[in-house]
Amino acid sequence: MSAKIIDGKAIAENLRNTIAAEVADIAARTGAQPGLAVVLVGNDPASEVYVGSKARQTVAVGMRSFEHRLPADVPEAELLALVARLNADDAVDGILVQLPLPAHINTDRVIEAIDPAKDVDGFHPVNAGRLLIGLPTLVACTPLGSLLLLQSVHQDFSGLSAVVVGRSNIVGKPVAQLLLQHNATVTIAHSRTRDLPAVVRAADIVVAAVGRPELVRGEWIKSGATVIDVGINRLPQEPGAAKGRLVGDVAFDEAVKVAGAITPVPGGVGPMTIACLLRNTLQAFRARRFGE
Ligand SMILES: Nc1nc(=O)c2c([nH]1)NC[C@@H]1CN(c3ccc(C(=O)N[C@@H](CCC(=O)O)C(=O)O)cc3)C=[N+]21
Repeated sequence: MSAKIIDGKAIAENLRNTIAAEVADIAARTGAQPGLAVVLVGNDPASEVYVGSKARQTVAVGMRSFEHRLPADVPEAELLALVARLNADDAVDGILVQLPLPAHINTDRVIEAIDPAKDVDGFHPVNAGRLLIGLPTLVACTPLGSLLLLQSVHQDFSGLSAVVVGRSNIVGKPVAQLLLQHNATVTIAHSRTRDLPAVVRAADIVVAAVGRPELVRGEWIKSGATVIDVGINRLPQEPGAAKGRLVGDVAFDEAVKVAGAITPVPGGVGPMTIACLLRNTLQAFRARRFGE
């Protein structure tokens, strides 16, 4: 048996179409338009690509896109001043500061400077805390996208055990909170976990978010389990190839033979991350402008 492939690209497109219809409806009724500001510091080529597709998709759903590019050596105070201006700008509903930031900038300080009501990344401590407590909030995009993909397979997670491999603030921890909120029995595994294969083998739901290419092997997967692969790792270039191959944190060719359902890389969680960014921008816009 081969697993069902969870088509993140198609599910993301559906979500974007729903968002576009709602944005058009609001524009027709009120004349208002959501706006998303993306801040990119430096010119890392991968970041340039992500920021470019974010801007394109923002405009495609009918929102305004504001791009701010700052040099890699910009003083932290200047970045904080830009964030303050975006906080005060009524046309801006969402603010995303692309990570990672250069080493001379204190990332926590920048995230904490963003108005939590505009924090469409869901990284601000207020929003992370609200998620923990179960209050309505802006939820980080990759965890939210992972949840929506899981919900395309499982109505409810009651009685299911979930293992999250990875404990980052941007994916592992928030995705574990979302799973818990939806009644899964959740284990968070990480680099210090003893016998990781055995821990993963016990899980009905596996979320791999460690950033280690193909760490999770097919043999680790329980037969019929649902596997969400958050990793996007570029392998070293093969001779003659233009680019290295993109692989996830799961050995897909092995896992697809054992799992019940699995996300591919690319075309899985990645497209959902951007769609959820637009969803969060619409949510922030509604809350700010209509108190919804
Ligand atoms: N403040 C902040 N928020 C982020 O959400 C954020 C960030 N910083 N820094 C960088 C990471 C990375 N990220 C991705 C978004 C979409 C794809 C995506 O759409 N990937 C496609 C294409 C992959 C490719 O071909 O390169 C796929 O997986 O199918 C990937 C990665 C958001 N990030």
